Amino acid sequence: MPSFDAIIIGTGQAGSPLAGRLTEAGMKVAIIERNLFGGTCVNTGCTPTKTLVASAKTAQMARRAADYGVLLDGPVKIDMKKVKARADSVSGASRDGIGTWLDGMANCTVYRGHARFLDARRVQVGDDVLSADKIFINVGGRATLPEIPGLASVPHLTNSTILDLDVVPDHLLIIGGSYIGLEFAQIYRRFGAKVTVFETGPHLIRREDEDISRAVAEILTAEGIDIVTGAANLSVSRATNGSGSIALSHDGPNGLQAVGGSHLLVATGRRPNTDDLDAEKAGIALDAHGYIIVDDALRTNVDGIWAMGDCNGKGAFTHTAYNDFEIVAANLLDNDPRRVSDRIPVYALYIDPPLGRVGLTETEAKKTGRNIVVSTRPMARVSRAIEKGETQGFMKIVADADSGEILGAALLGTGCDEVVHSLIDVMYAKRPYEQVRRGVHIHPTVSELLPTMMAEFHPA
Ligand SMILES: Cc1cc2nc3c(=O)[nH]c(=O)nc-3n(C[C@H](O)[C@H](O)[C@H](O)COP(=O)(O)OP(=O)(O)OC[C@H]3O[C@@H](n4cnc5c(N)ncnc54)[C@H](O)[C@@H]3O)c2cc1C
Ligand SMILES: NC(=O)c1ccc[n+]([C@@H]2O[C@H](COP(=O)([O-])OP(=O)(O)OC[C@H]3O[C@@H](n4cnc5c(N)ncnc54)[C@H](O)[C@@H]3O)[C@@H](O)[C@H]2O)c1
Repeated sequence: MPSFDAIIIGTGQAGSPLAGRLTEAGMKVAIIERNLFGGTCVNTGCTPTKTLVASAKTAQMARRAADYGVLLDGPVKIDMKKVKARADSVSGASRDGIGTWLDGMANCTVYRGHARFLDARRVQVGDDVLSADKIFINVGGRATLPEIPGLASVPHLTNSTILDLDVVPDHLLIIGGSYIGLEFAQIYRRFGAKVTVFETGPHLIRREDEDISRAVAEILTAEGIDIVTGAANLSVSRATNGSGSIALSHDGPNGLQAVGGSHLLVATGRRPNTDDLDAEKAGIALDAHGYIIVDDALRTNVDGIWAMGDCNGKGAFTHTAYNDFEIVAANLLDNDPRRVSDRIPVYALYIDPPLGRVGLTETEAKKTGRNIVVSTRPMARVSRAIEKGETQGFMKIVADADSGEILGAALLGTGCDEVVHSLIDVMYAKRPYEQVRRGVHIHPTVSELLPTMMAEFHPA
């Protein structure tokens, strides 16, 4: 039985860098991957989708070229095979880089196959049984399929299989109006598809404030995307006209409604890959949704076993998975007691223009009972946005009037996935907003309006 100092299950955003740190520290490591090196982000998540977002943005700017005095001959056409090849190539380069790194890593043995626990110190992969005193779980998650009548008998796509498309759908129906649904909605609309989004919640991206959700809906609607919120009792079937297309029915404000489409994307959330890990044989506790229960340093209830990334339910982003690696490495190797609770929630929604988010929403901030002030500014009043011809969206910052602490921000506008980092850094530095208000920012940038917004706080 091959014996190691550490076994890592999964080569996602935490597992591979941890293999690097552990082997550098002199440990003998086994890392196990059942599918593609790099996991979700590299193969079916961030990397391919943001590459598609770039193609879609290019198409949109080409359509708007005449607004900028740039004349192109004829209508914009999409070469979907080329679009796909570009996404595959960017994704493939990243995957190959990780594979080459791991395969060449001294003191690291790569096992390809599905890992299952035999007990708290032994893991089976294929015919091999590996043992170690330390086991790190980084198994990620996959798309959930909701209980929608007819779904099993109708062809449908997930965030993974939609990446295989090398044609533009005539009409893409999307179930779920959050990150995955909205990013793909705009991508495919910009490629020329008709797109309809169905969301059960009362508004899109339901974790956000309603004004942000409304502004996102306005941006998407202006591009011709149909959005149905409050869609209840969804069911799907093959259209009866023999076209091979899909009929989606739902209860709307005006009773039962049906919409026909050529393709269906299901984007209703993700679940952890813990159902086929035999975690119970090691005594590892899971919560009711299958997430591995961990403490603030990412230790499971079983001594010597940690869980990092999407599978622990503490984050659902590449940067949170990578931060999990940093926390585990810092505690194990650096005598540095980093904690998950040190982390401020940050993320972006990559529609165009993007939504950059940090900390609390306004609604959440109000619920804390603190003395809240808020400042908003439409992008139409940001010089750089006007110069770029990209004035959709608005920025909102929420702070504590008494302590001066910045509590959160939702910046929806051109470049805002980057702009939000000015605030993230100040929040990590635990400095009051006055610090930003006094800082001189570069003109003309979107960021230069942050000090102005700080000077315009008013009670929420
Ligand atoms: C469409 C989409 C777009 C996204 N866009 C963004 C974005 O823009 N920004 C962002 O921050 N996040 C984004 N995310 C989320 C991000 O991709 C994930 O949060 C991140 O990849 C999670 O990483 P992880 O390390 O937890 O697991 P993963 O990257 O999922 O890796 C887990 C690995 O474990 C392997 N594995 C699972 N079970 C076993 C087993 N039993 N044995 C062996 N191997 C196993 C899997 O094959 C996989 O390779 C996106 C996700 C999706 C789906
Ligand atoms: N930009 C990014 O960072 C990014 C991009 C894509 C995905 N992700 C990650 O992927 C995860 C999953 O994203 P997601 O958008 O699939 O899930 P989500 O959990 O964010 O949203 C799912 C949406 O589907 C809706 N829904 C659920 N069941 C439904 C039904 N039967 N009919 C209609 N609507 C229904 C929910 O109300 C919700 O709005 C996210 O948590 C995120 O961490 C991140």
